Amino acid sequence: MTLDPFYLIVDSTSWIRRLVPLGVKTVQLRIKDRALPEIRAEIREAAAICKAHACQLIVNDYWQVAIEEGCDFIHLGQEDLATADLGAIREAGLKLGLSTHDETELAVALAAHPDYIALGPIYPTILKAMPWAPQGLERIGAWKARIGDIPLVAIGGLTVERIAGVFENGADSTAVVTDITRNSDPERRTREWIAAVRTFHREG
Ligand SMILES: Cc1ncc(COP(=O)(O)OP(=O)(O)O)c(N)n1
Ligand SMILES: Cc1nc(C(=O)O)sc1CCOP(=O)(O)O
Ligand SMILES: [Mg+2]
Repeated sequence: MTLDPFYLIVDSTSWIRRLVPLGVKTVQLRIKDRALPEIRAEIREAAAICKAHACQLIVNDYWQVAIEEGCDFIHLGQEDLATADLGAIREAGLKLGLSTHDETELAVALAAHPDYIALGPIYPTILKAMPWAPQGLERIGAWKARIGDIPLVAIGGLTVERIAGVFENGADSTAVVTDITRNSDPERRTREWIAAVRTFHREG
């Protein structure tokens, strides 16, 4: 499985149970502040659901659990990367996505030979406090020129209405949290995302 141009991020497996059957093909499980046994159980169930629906599961942060549970894709931020065992991750055959927010982080990410690079926040995000100003659309083109064939994921404040500009500036995939999870009708919004992304990636 590969990275889909629509990249959903959720904070629990219950979201995966609800939304993946609608046709989501790439989903990140981004759990924060839960006990490890609970996180393991969530990852295990998420992996089973994703397998049944031919959806690529990407596990955020918990790379050891991802290895132990037989997952095949993780996402790490720069702080995660600093303490992760890249050798063990590669040895286990996991693909790796990395966050970047500035030139220094991009250099660090490129040195790790990731399977995709994420750039954010493109727009202001309400999900978490971030020290970086919004990157804006032009930065997407600059990042794509630097990373070449490595897929570029845009993240931060994305909505259905904003994805045209994001793809037109060179992103390969668009990651989203709150435009879906805080929508009054997350199922309907997920279908709108899938339809909208298809207009830019008709093969998808
Ligand atoms: C696709 C994608 N891009 C960026 C992030 C952020 O990762 P990180 O900086 O490690 O922050 P947390 O998500 O762990 O709070 C991401 N998760 N996914
Ligand atoms: C988790 C995360 N990481 C970001 C980064 O820039 O690295 S922006 C972000 C939040 C994305 O959520 P929403 O789609 O609700 O803005
Ligand atoms: Mg992280």
